[in-house]
Amino acid sequence: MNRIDHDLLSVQEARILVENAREAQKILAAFPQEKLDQIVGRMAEEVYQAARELAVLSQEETGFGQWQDKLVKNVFASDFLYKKIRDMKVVGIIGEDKANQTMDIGVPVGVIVALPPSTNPVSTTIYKTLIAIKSGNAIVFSPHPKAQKTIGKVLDILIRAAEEKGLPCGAISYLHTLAADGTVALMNHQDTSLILITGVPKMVRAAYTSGKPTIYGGPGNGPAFIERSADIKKAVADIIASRTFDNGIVSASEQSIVAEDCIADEVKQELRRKGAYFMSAEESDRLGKLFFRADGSLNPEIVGKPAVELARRAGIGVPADTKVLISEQKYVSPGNPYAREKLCPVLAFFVEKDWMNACEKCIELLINEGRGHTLVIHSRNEQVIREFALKKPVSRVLVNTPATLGGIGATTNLFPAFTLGSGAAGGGFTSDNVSPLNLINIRKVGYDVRRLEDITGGMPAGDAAEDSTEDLKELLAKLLEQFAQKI
Ligand SMILES: CC(=O)SCCNC(=O)CCNC(=O)[C@H](O)C(C)(C)COP(=O)(O)OP(=O)(O)OC[C@H]1O[C@@H](n2cnc3c(N)ncnc32)[C@H](O)[C@@H]1OP(=O)(O)O
Repeated sequence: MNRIDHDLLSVQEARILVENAREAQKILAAFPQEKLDQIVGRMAEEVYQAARELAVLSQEETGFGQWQDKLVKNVFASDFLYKKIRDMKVVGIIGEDKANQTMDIGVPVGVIVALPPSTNPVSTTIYKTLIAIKSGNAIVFSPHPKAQKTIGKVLDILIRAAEEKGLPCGAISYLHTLAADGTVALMNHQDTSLILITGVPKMVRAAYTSGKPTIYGGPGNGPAFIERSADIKKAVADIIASRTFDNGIVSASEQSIVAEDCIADEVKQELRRKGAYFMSAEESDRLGKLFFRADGSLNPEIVGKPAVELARRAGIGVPADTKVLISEQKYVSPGNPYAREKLCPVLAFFVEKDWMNACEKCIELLINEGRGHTLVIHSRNEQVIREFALKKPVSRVLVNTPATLGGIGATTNLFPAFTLGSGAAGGGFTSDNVSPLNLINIRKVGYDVRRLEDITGGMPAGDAAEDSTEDLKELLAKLLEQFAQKI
């Protein structure tokens, strides 16, 4: 098949998928929460069973990350997520305030178009499907081309499990003839209600151009601030565990460390002890050249690769047990590769005089990239933590925790999510860890509780308006008379 025929077929398939999804969603919209929950529970169980196999397949197909960490993410996106959402009321009457006589009704948005990234193809696909069905929506996926086989396999498992429990056919589906034109056709279709996109920077523009509400999990660039009162050993252990998790491909992960001057040497010593390699300026330059392509986009060749492999590619000799590569930096600028998100186990290291200067450095980093995403502070001073949290342009401030795991809600009580909103600061409309509640509209019901007189303080509003018009007419007539007498 030639390219044009392939693209046309993709567009045709997209139209059929959305039409089928629309019909299926009409049936789904009438399902009570309990029935949706049974379907979600069944899906979670089935993918949980396949979590290991899918983790291995994902690493093999994409070459990103480590299957062992992907297994953790897959368990988190299935078993852990299901347990977290199973008691949530999302559709039907979800809230009632008897005293104020109002009621909230959760209404599914309709048909969701979802794009998972190549970096987290399994966990993001499971997560998006579970939250979409939990909230009574149909969902049509456009798999990432670099993870097409893996995403197809995950979805086949989910679809089979869900349909066994009564999910209408077409409520979960995916584009088999994959092309950009087909993906755009999914987004532009009149029956598509919302686009849920994670990663895939090149498709974000198409999503916004479609004019559909778009929830986007975009780039992070979160610094980790180590304040003088921090438990340095724990802070360093957290940062290393986080930065090496799945070889650094989760967007919430730390991209830099900002340490206060008075503890900087101790932090460096601990980092070295835990397997960090501090590069020389010349080595930093060499590695820095590998991070981005000529158009400024991230080079997929370095994404999700272990530190030793990155060092080898840059011709840097490092001990075999090196876990992260660190570059000491002073300034933040768009041209500095160490001041941007890299999705691999590399960190910039900044030293600042005090916590206020560190605060400024963190803001500079976030304005450079990752505005609205995530940042982490290691401190035992509650006052500093609170002041720090008040001033940062982020949607998540994580405290004394590994950012990768804290941001997605594994080591914190944030909602377990693989789409992390960056809010208005990041050009999106939600700052949430996206949950089923982001995939519904809330119909507000209000009963009659007061009369207009209760607001106007007993003044008869209608008559008063007429009276004042009469008064005005009378006043005007008098003024005109006076004016006529003068001339
Ligand atoms: C919780 C989380 O951590 S999730 C967020 C994870 N973070 C990210 O994914 C970071 C952002 N991602 C990236 O920067 C890139 O995707 C990388 C660096 C990881 C990989 O880069 P690449 O391999 O070049 O893949 P990229 O995602 O840009 O897509 C490659 C091509 O596939 C296309 N493509 C991607 N998804 C689709 C789709 N669903 N349908 C059709 N085409 C698609 C892209 O448009 C691009 O097209 P092009 O080659 O014509 O330019």
